[in-house]
Amino acid sequence: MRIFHLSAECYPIAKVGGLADVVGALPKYQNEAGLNAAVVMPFYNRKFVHENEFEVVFQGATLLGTRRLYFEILKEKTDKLGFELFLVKIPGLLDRENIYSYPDEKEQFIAFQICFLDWINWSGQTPDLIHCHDHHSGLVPFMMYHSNLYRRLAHIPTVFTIHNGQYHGAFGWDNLDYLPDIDFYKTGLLEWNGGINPLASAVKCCWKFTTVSPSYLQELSTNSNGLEYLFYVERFKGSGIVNGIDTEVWNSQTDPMLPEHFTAATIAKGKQKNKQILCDKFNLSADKPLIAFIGRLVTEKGSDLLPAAIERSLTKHGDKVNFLILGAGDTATELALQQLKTLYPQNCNVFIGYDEALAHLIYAGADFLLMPSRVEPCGLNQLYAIRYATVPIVRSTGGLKDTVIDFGEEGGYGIRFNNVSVEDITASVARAVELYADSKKMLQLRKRMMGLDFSWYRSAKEYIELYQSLIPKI
Ligand SMILES: Nc1ncnc2c1ncn2[C@@H]1O[C@H](COP(=O)(O)OP(=O)(O)O[C@H]2O[C@H](CO)[C@@H](O)[C@H](O)[C@H]2O)[C@@H](O)[C@H]1O
Repeated sequence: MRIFHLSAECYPIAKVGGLADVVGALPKYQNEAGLNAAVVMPFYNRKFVHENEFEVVFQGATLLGTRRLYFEILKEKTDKLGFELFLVKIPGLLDRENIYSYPDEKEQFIAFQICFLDWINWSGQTPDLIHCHDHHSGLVPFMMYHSNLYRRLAHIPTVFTIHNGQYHGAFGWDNLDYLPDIDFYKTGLLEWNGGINPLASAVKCCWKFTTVSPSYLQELSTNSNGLEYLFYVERFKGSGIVNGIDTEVWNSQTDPMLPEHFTAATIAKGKQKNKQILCDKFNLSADKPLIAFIGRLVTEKGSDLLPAAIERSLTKHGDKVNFLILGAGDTATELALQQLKTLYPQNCNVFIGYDEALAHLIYAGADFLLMPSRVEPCGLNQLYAIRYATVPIVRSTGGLKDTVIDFGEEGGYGIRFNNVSVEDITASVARAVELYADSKKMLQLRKRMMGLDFSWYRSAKEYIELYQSLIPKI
C-alpha cells in the first residue's frame, strides 16, 4: 500500500512541536507493518539537508496565480529514517531556514501543495492513499477532487489528521487564483466564515479525518476557534486515534541525550543521577521535588498561568519545591518567568528557547511534568514523561484525559485536575509535594509508568485499519 504523508514538519528534519514527532515516527512503524509510506515536506535550509545526501528525482514548473515557479523534488538517498523522504524545493520560496512566520507563508504552503500534486500527477504516480496533516496540506483534498488539472488523481482516498484545530491557515478570496484550474461551482467547499479556510476545506473534502485522541474529537464541536458547527455536522466522518511515541528515540537505556541510562530495575538511582546533573546545571537542589514544564509558551498550553501558580506554590511550600521551565513563546510570559527566576534563584529556573537535548534530560531528571493545557489534542510530553518515569500533572482535557490516570484511582500514575486556574495548579503541586515525600509510593508509580506501552505499534495499526476501510481491495 503506497501512502504519502504530507506535512510542514518532520523529526529530525524540522521540528517546532509534536506534529514533527508524529510524522517522523508513524510512517516508520507503518513500513514495519508492511506498508510503503513516504513523507513529503517543504525544503528548509537546515542542518539535516546539509548533513545528508539528496538526489533530484523531479524538476518542474508551475503557476501560483500569475507567478511562475520552478521546483525540484529531492529524495534523501539512504531511507535511513525508516521511510522515503521527499523535499519540495522552490528557489526563493521554499528554501529558507524557518518553518513558519514568514510574511508569504500562505504562498509557501499553497505552492508546496501544488508542487506535490504536480509531481505525482506528471510523473504518473498513483498512490493508494494520501494522508495530509494539519492545515498546511489542507487544500490537497479539494484540489485533487475539484481541479481539472488533477482529474487523474480524483479517485484516490485522502485522510486528514488534525493535530491542532486552533490554527486554520485561513486567507481571503482575493487569493483564489492561487488554486489552479478549479471547478468554480465547488468553491463553497473552500469556504468558512467568509474566507478560504484550508482546515475547514480539508474536513469537508477528505474521505475521513482523524484527531489525535478520541476526547479531542468530541471537544472540537465545542472548541475549535470558529469551526465548532462544522465539526458537529461532520462528526461521523471523524475518528480519534491516540498518538504513539517512537520508543527507539525515547528509550532510557539507549537515549544518547541522557547522561545516565536506566531501566525499571535501576529507576531510583538512574533518575537521581540525571536529576543531579540537571539541577547542577540550573543551580537547583536535587533533594527537593523538581516540577518541570516543557513546551510552547502559548495560551493553549496554559503557560500564562505558570508565573502566578509557581509563585503561589513557592509561598505556600516555602523552600520545599523546585521548578524548571523550558520553552519560548509569548513575550509577557517569558518576562514573568525570568522575573521569577530572579526572585527565587534557588527554587526556580527558566530556559527560554528550544533545546531538544535539554528536553530529554528534563523528561528523565524531573520528578513531575506539569501540563496545565487549555487545549491538548493529544500531547506527547506526558507520554515521554511516563516513558521516563516522571509523574505527569495534567489538566483533564483532550489527549491528557485519554492517557493519564490519576494515582488516586485503580492503576493510576499521574495527577489530574479539572480547571485551568492558578488554584487548581497550586492544589496539584501540593499533591505532588506530598506524594514526593512518600518515596515508596513514588517508586511504585515510577515502576508502573515504565511498564506502560504507548508505542506506535497500536496506533499505527489503527491508522492502517482506517486506510484499509477506504481501500477495500487491500
Ligand atoms: N522549548 C522546547 N525545547 C525542546 N523541545 C520542545 C520545546 N517545546 C516543545 N518541545 C517538544 O515539542 C513536542 C511538543 O509536543 P506536543 O504534542 O506536546 O505539542 P504541540 O502543541 O507542539 O503539538 C500538537 O500536535 C501534537 C501531535 O499530534 C499533539 O500531541 C499536541 O496535542 C498538539 O498540540 C515535544 O516533543 C516536546 O518535547
